[in-house]
Amino acid sequence: MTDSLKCEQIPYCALAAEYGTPLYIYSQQAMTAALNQYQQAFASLHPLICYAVKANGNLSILRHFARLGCGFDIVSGGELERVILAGGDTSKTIFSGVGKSSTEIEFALHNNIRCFNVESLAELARINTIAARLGKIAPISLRINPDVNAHTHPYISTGLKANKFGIAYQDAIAAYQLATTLPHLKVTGIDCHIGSQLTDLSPLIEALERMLLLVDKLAELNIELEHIDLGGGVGIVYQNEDVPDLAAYAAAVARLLSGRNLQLMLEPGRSLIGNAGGLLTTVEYIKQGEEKNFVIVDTAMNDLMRPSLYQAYHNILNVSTATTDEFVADVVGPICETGDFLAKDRTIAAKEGDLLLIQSAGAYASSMASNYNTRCRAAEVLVNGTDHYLIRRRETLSELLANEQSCLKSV
Ligand SMILES: Cc1ncc(COP(=O)(O)O)c(C=O)c1O
Ligand SMILES: N[C@@H](CCCC[NH3+])C(=O)O
Repeated sequence: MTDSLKCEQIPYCALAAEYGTPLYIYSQQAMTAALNQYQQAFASLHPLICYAVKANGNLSILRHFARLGCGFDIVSGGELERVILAGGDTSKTIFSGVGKSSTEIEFALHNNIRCFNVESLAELARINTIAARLGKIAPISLRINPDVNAHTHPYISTGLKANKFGIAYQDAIAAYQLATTLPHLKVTGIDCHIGSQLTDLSPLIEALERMLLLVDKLAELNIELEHIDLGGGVGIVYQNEDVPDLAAYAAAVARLLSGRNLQLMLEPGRSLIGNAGGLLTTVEYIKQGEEKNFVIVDTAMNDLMRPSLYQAYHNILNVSTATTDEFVADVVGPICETGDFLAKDRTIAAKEGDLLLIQSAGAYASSMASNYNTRCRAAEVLVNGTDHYLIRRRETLSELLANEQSCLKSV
């Protein structure tokens, strides 16, 4: 649902008055409910749900998911640091990504993560060497590229052979055979991730079937795996998408895994937090251009990049009480790029000073934000019933500039 935030009675005006805008607002209850849906749908399989930190790595959000029993899917040493600071369990943390640096691998080994999702033979060799130096055995899973079309935006499709991710399907068996010869590795699993914002179940099932063919071939070679990781979660509703039913997904997975001794792992991000968050913004100006109307707001592509980057649709609600007649406009930010838009040709009622809520901005919004145009990062608030908590202060200009200012002397 795009309107998960409505499950809380959110005092938008009061929050805007207290913290200013732009402001990310998250519903704790909506996050819990989204996780419950996974836990209930997959209950019979007792999965390890590893929240994908990249979707939204705010420490308080990570702490909430950690308290609910989640593990974490990380893609950098920075994300591992977040998990640790939030009190997450590193033994439930898996490390994905094609470009893990030696420093990151060492950091992860020191912190005894659950496993590395290894994406190349070169990475296998590097992890083995570092583990040897540290006197450790690194648990590893191989991320296999199943060459399945996830039917999503090309920038977030990851399971095609043209994509940089994973070990090529036809090289998988040889890669496992090699891994078992490396003395500082312990092969524990197999994983794949075919893309994000998936609105169709069939590619997910096809990818699982292809993974299981490999599991069977490996068993014939006496390479027994402990777990299978199916990657990210299902897509969410931004507009009117027909998103997969989790119960149907779980039933198909249960059928395919039945009789096998494989622990299931899942790495959902968007579906746990996307609809639980919104971005509150104030209308600065209404402008009538020669061809178009513009609603100019105080948020921009630096706070929510998805419309500019993927032409993504986000619903926009006017949450101010007195509004005007509707008109058609582009909702744009102050950034000096024509690509800086939050919505195109949207029918909207808005006037200067109104508060607009850009919905479904819990995932890949704050976590992809930048300081472009020297804009300070927005504050974030977590709402729980009648309580709310500031979980990130609005960045100040002096914080934004401090690093470079401290280097000025050296020029
Ligand atoms: C390896 C990996 N795992 C998990 C995710 C999370 O995906 P989603 O947010 O669609 O659940 C991603 C993002 O696409 C990813 O690249
Ligand atoms: N940033 C993307 C999702 C990336 C998924 C990461 N593999 C989005 O907003 O839709």
